[in-house]
Order: sequence, then structure tokens, then C-alpha cells
Amino acid sequence: MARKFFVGGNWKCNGTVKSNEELVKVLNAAEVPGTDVVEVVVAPAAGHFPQVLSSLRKDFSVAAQNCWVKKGGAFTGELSAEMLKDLGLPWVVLGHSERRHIIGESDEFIADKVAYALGQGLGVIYCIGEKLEEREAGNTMAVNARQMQALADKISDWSKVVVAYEPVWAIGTGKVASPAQAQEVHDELRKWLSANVSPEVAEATRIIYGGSVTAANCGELAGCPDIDGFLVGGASLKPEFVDIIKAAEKSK
Ligand SMILES: O=C(CO)COP(=O)(O)O
Repeated sequence: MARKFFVGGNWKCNGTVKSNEELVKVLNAAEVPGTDVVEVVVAPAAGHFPQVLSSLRKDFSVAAQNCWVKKGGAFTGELSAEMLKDLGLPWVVLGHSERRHIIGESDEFIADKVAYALGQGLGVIYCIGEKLEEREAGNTMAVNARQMQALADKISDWSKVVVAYEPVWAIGTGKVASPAQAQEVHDELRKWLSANVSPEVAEATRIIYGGSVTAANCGELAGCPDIDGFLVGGASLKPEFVDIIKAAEKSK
């Protein structure tokens, strides 16, 4: 089964009403492959949801960057999965390394969030990835497998999960994983899914790459057989995001 290329733009804690307006204008005018070829999702900061939801072209969708672990209520500062659904956001990013390592979210807490969000009908972009010292110690796959196992312990339906492999050492550093490095981990992740969930889920699940993706390096990465798209940070705030979407045409 062919996996549809998936390109996410994670705007993180960036943007103003004015800069969003300019960025959306660029995206709306872009000539990109159709929705049969590529699925495009952008994740603005929560305060900008209404602006982006109302102004962005309808063939792109909007994601949240986080949500709460259970039903809403007395949880100051949080956004519930129900609220995202109610607002019309079909996707949420969970497990981003900035939340794992800066905010201190644990594997188990993130897996609980994913399970709850899926239960509310949201799609989840589930981020995983090793730190530099873990890679240098030879623990790349052990760390990624641990993060995958935490999720596999909590969910059985993977149909609305996109796995984003984002090596922490490549995020915002300009140090992109080489196509060979990324393909190696993506291949191992697919094998992990096959052995620990099922061959069908391994075949169907999109595994996207994130970490210093740019217009200059996306083409070669997109050509790798197990790279099914990208989660883009810095470059998603610029017109070059359009070129990254177009890399879907180079996907094998
Ligand atoms: O964290 C990322 C996307 O979620 C990647 O960020 P950069 O593309 O800025 O490295």
C-alpha cells in the first residue's frame, strides 16, 4: 500500500498576526501537488488557531502543537483534545523533543496523551528521537524503540498515527541527518513496527523525518524509500516551505 507523503510545518512558539498573514498568503498562492500526492499540515501557536483556520487554504490542515492528557476541566493553561476537535483541528503534535526535554514530559505521559487524543478522533504526529550523547553511545535504536514501545503499550489502532523521527541533535542546529543516517533509522523503525505491532501497520504507517530540513536538502531525503515526509521547524516559517512540500514528487 502506498503511503501518502506528509509534510508538517511546526511553527513552534513563533509568529505574529502580521507574519502569519504573510506566510498564509504565500502558502495559499503556492502551486503544489494535489492532496492525492501530499498531505500538508501546519501547526501554529494555539493563540493563532482562529486566524490560521479561517484564512488557510482548505486543502491544507491545521494541527495543534500539544494537548492535555485527559478530558478538560480544572487544568489551568491546558487545551483539551475535545477543544481541538471542536475548533476543527484534525491533528495534534505530541512527544516533541522540546516538550520531552525542556518541559520534562515522560514517555508514559506522552503515550497517555496520544491514546486520549486518538480516542477523541484526532490524528497524532508522534515525535521520537535520540539525543546526541545517546547516538554517540550507540543507543540510537534503543532510545527510539523505547519511545515506540511506550506508545505500543497504550494504543492498538495506529491508523491515525504519523511517526516523526526527529533526532534531537538535528533540531534547529543546521545539522541535518544525512539521507543514509535517516533512512537507516526509518528502516529500523519500520522493522520495529513489523515485529512489535504488525507487518500491516509497518507497511501503512508514515514515518516522517524532522531536523534542519530545508529546500536544499529535502529532495535527497524524500528519495529515501522509508522517508514518507517531513516535520519542518524553522523552514516552515519561510516561503521555502513550499519547495519542501514539492519534494513529495521525489518520493519513492
Ligand atoms: O523540531 C522540528 C520540527 O518539529 C525541526 O525543527 P528545525 O526544522 O527548525 O530543525
